[in-house]
Amino acid sequence: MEGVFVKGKEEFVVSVTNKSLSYRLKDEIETCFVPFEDILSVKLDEESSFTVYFAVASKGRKLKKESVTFYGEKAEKFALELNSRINNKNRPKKLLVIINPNSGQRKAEKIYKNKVKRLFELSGIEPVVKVTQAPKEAKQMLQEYDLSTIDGIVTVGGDGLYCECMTGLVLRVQKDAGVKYNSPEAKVVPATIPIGIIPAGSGDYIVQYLHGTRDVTTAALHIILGKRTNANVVGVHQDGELTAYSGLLLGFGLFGDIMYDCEKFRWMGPTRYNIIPVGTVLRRRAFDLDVEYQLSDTKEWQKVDDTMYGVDTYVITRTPKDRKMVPKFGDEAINLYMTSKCSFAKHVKQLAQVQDHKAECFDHEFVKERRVDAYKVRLTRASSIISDNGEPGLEEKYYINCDGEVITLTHPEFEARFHRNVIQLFGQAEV
Ligand SMILES: Nc1ncnc2c1ncn2[C@@H]1O[C@H](COP(=O)(O)OP(=O)(O)OP(=O)(O)O)[C@@H](O)[C@H]1O
Repeated sequence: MEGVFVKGKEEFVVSVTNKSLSYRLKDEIETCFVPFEDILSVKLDEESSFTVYFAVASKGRKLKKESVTFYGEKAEKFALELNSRINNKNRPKKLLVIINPNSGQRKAEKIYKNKVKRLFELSGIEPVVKVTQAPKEAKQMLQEYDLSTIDGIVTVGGDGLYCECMTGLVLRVQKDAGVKYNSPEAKVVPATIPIGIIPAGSGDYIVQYLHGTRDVTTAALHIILGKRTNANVVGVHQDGELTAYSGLLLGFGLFGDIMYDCEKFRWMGPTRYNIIPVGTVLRRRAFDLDVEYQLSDTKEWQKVDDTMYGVDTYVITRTPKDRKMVPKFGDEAINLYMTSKCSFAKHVKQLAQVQDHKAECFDHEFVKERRVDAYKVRLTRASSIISDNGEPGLEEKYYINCDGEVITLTHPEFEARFHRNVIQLFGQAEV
């Protein structure tokens, strides 16, 4: 399909080909291409003209919105044709947008209204917006929500809100499928409804891992364009019950203590993450542990019995590339890191390398690295108690950092199970 249109004051030859819209000045050969997969929408304007809105690559891995308007008799025909071509089945039409007004700098509602809403409207997306009033409300909502009415869930907040919604969705899918999800052996059924993240939190790590930027417009455009990346989850179980699902980081010991201490200083805002961990590291605790893990290649269970500062897993795996640790979505297993007793100086050096994503951050004689499908951690010296309200607990407190949330152990043993490609995220991670 080809036609001559006016853009600005010049005549252009405009073509709709197999995969793109292309246009060139009438007497020239240099051609601009707009692939259908990048087109957000095509609007027919009043005076025989049509405007194509599309996403283009900008600085770094950012995306931005651009538009081009053509005037000509065949405007309606072209607009109709282009609209039929961009009707991609992966693109969401109806989205449940969940906003945490207390995320990060408390600007989530503003960010959605000022930067996302119009882009969604322009692209013909019908959002149903829910602003949460309290923690766990989103998770609860997803247990009852009619999921058949939406093509995706969008979280406007930080990693914590994403993980709460991810947990809610995974749980709901298991309930609907009749999976006995409390059992660590349960085969978790993947969710088919994708999740998109609009960054408005304090860390926003998942978004940055996914899109390479924390830019809100980029995140919104990825959601609209509908491409997907598979992501893994890890289930945490205690005493035959599911405690949580994790989608980012699971850190028992030091990372748990750091998060526990940081939570006490929530009023400080995101700065707390720069200050509080210093004190926690100075008071680092060592734990007597039995760690059993199932190797992902042989499926054989092995055991380590040692005094450790931490047992950690990055659910979004990190792999070395160009001397840095880079995130890898949908990896085939998880890496388990067990940090044994070591000098304070060596430990601090290693933690700084982890913080700076240095490729060598786990290459230390006191860090054991294993590629696993599952692991069990048992505190050999912890004593169980029954609290005043009859709930099980431990005399001393032990914490897991589960995606930035604190889990207080209620039993002296927990088990983590890897579940591959259970979640789809809107966006396209670098491979
Ligand atoms: N209305 C609310 N008020 C208070 N807390 C909420 C509310 N809605 C959700 N939450 C909880 O707040 C926690 C943190 O939220 P979120 O991740 O959005 O922000 P953040 O902690 O500032 O960002 P990040 O996780 O990136 O550091 C989540 O666990 C979420 O469950």
